[in-house]
Amino acid sequence: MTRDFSPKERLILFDTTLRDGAQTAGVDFSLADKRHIAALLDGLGVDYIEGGYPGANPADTAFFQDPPRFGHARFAAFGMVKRAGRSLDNDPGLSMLFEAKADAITFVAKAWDYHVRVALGVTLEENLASIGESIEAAKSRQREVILDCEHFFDGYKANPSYALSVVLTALQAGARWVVLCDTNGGTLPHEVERIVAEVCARAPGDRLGIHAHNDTENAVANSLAAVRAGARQIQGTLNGLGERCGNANLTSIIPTLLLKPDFSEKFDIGVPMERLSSLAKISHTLDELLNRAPNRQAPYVGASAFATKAGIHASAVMKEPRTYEHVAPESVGNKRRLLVSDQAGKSNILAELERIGVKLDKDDPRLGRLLDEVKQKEALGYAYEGADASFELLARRVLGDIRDFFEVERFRVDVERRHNAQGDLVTVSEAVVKVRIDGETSISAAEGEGPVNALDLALRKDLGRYQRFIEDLELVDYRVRVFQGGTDAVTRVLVEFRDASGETWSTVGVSANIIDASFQALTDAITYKLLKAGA
Ligand SMILES: CC(=O)SCCNC(=O)CCNC(=O)[C@H](O)C(C)(C)COP(=O)(O)OP(=O)(O)OC[C@H]1O[C@@H](n2cnc3c(N)ncnc32)[C@H](O)[C@@H]1OP(=O)(O)O
Ligand SMILES: CC(=O)C(=O)O
Repeated sequence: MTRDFSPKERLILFDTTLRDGAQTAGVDFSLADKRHIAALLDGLGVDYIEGGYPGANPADTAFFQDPPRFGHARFAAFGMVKRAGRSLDNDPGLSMLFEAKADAITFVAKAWDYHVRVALGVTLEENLASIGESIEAAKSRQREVILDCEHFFDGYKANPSYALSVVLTALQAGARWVVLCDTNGGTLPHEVERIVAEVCARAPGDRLGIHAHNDTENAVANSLAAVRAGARQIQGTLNGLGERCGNANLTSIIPTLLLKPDFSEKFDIGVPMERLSSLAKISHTLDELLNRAPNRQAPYVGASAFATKAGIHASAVMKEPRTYEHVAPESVGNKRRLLVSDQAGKSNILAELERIGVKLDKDDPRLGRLLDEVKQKEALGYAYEGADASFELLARRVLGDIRDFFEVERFRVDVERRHNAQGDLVTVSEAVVKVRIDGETSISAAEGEGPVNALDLALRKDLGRYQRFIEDLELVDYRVRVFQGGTDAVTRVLVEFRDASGETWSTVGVSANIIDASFQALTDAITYKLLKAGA
């Protein structure tokens, strides 16, 4: 076998999370968010960070008045080229860009003749003149220039010579990079590869970039196709944020470039291998800042990216993880999970038991009993893959490894709508719980925001000698799912608790009655805490 020892080429990563990502429906970055995310990106090692659009809104303008200091990245400001029919000095948008404290200016310009006529209403020549003049003006102000050719691929398909003339005009005017944008996101990988190769025959690939939108879910594939064809800059965003269906997801592209030999043997990128393990954390931090639930199925960084549910898969993963993992989860800061569910086999159960410190042989008859119990409960609606603590309690009960700390003899929950002392109409929930501990009974009552809250408060009010172990319990999540529909609907309740140590655990309850399902989940959560505390 021959090995290629030629030096690697440098591939440039341009992040537009703070600009195109800000065009995501439901996303609204504050100035503090922008500073936080920019610091994460710089720490990761991307080459350019596009901070926003100065003049578009106060946060973006302020960001460029007091720019962040980066260790590695260059800071780019985005805006339109000069409007046709105006002088350079009489274009407020351009003035804002020139005033912005940025290393680079990313101009956006139309590369599709149809757009020039319809959206701008100017001639093709006027558009080229605006592009050339704007770039020269920015260069004369010592700015590096990037030209984003909006609609390049649609434009190239409709009128290749005009689309190319936009690219060549920009290069001649001194743009460092000309970025071919699939603005409407409808171009497919084989088209991108062909068109970029054709452009590379007329312009140097190390001055060409790709900016792909994800409307056919091909933005990552299109970016890689463009690199294969010769482009040497990739634009993208963290978690694939961006207009409509988003942009090329750098959270997927970066590990692909570092871990897949077809790319890693040919290219160097600014992200060092040792920082790759911070990727999952960065992705989740962004979600946290935006108050968005992380995408569990996100490649590389999602909670399910290395989660194995099927028994056949789990059995092989336990023998050798590579059997079902295309890369090691730790390389991107993620972790392997073998889930317990109705798709599980003994291997899944063994792995989960090992996680909680219980060692069993695969031929131990209790293992088969536990698997049967899991499958029967799941058939009733229980879901253990999201309820680690309930699984542990079930397992320990089947293994005869746990005692009942308390017994709830009965509970009652009332919901009453009535006028309060001020005459306002209010809905009041009250719960009463009778608990037996070591032969002694106690009765507790509590009012709550709703019936489940009242039940939770009453249940945790007086657990006798166990009370001190549950003082630091905090309910952090409560989720209800109703399934089967109709009058025989079954309710599944999942609750998540946390204690002062920061540990969280989840439990599940299932019943036709939502209060009963909640009660099961709550009692499991308290029992788990007592078990954990060694009560
Ligand atoms: C493909 C992309 O993602 S491009 C990025 C788009 N991002 C944004 O638009 C976010 C920030 N935008 C904004 O805050 C505002 O749109 C502003 C401040 C830029 C402009 O606001 P307004 O002056 O009110 O204009 P409006 O948004 O209604 O329309 C855009 C104008 O820019 C013109 N324009 C669009 N692209 C270009 C271009 N490349 N070169 C010159 N002019 C352009 C349009 O023709 C239109 O002008 P018109 O109404 O006279 O025809
Ligand atoms: C520039 C840009 O965001 C686009 O063309 O999609």
